[in-house]
Amino acid sequence: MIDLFSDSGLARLEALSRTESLYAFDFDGTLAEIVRERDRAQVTPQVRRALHELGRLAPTAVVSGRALEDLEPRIEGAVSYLIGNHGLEGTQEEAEVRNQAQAVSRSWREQLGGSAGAKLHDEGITLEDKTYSLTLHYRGTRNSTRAKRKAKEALSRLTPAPRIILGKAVVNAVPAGSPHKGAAIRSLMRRLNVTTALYVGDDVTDEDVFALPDARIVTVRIGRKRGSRAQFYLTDQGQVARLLDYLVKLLSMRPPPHTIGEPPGIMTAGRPAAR
Ligand SMILES: O=P(O)(O)OC[C@H]1O[C@H](O[C@H]2O[C@H](CO)[C@@H](O)[C@H](O)[C@H]2O)[C@H](O)[C@@H](O)[C@@H]1O
Repeated sequence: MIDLFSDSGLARLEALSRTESLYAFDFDGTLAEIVRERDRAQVTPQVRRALHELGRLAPTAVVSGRALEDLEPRIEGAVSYLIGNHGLEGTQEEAEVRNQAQAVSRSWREQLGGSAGAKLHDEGITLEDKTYSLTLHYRGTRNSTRAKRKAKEALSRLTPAPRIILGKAVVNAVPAGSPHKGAAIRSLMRRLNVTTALYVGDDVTDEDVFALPDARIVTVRIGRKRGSRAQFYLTDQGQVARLLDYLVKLLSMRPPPHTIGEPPGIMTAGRPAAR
């Protein structure tokens, strides 16, 4: 992985800015700092402002594991495109796919009631019902290793068998075969008719984008991690505000739309200072 604020990283962003590109960001751990109580996750005023500015300059999306109805009020209209439930909501997928996911999720919810639910509760594990998928949270439990194991065991007993995606103090159950974040990004790129994309994320669910065999997408992980398929990294979540500001400056320097895509030699300006 390469530091995004290195010369080669900045050159990549600059090249991106000369194309018709989508700018997409994960929410928790990327736009918003990870917090113990999920309802309290929010973007800072600086991030909201920069995101809004970016959204005026280029197609911009937030792609989250959260349900759309939970995500929307946290973004406050700063971007035009929102994708929720790990790629299941907000795309132009067939309604049938979502209806099936909803039915499967409802059945899982029932299976996690009764004694199974009581056991999870005793472990301090909480259930987030996202209509089309479920998430078990174990942040703040007394013994997180044990709680994680119990959460995984509970989800692996569900029928039909879910796709289990681990995350930051969470274990997610997503209907097997449903569209993931990678599929959602590609679908949005087709819909917007863009040739390239930037995607920034921090967690296991974002690896579905990082691992795409698609050279058009520049992938960035929050935090350098061995084994991640992302090409670039930012050292921590605090760097996201800096990245957004940088992108706004870069895109503001672009020549008028009719010259986008022409050779870089005709561009009027170079690269803004990355501070
Ligand atoms: O794809 P994302 O936008 O990153 O969503 C991933 C999950 O985010 C939320 O959980 C995470 O954030 C919480 C608040 O900071 C934190 O308490 C939790 O431990 C994290 O895993 C959300 O609640 C999940 O539904 C998302 O799947």
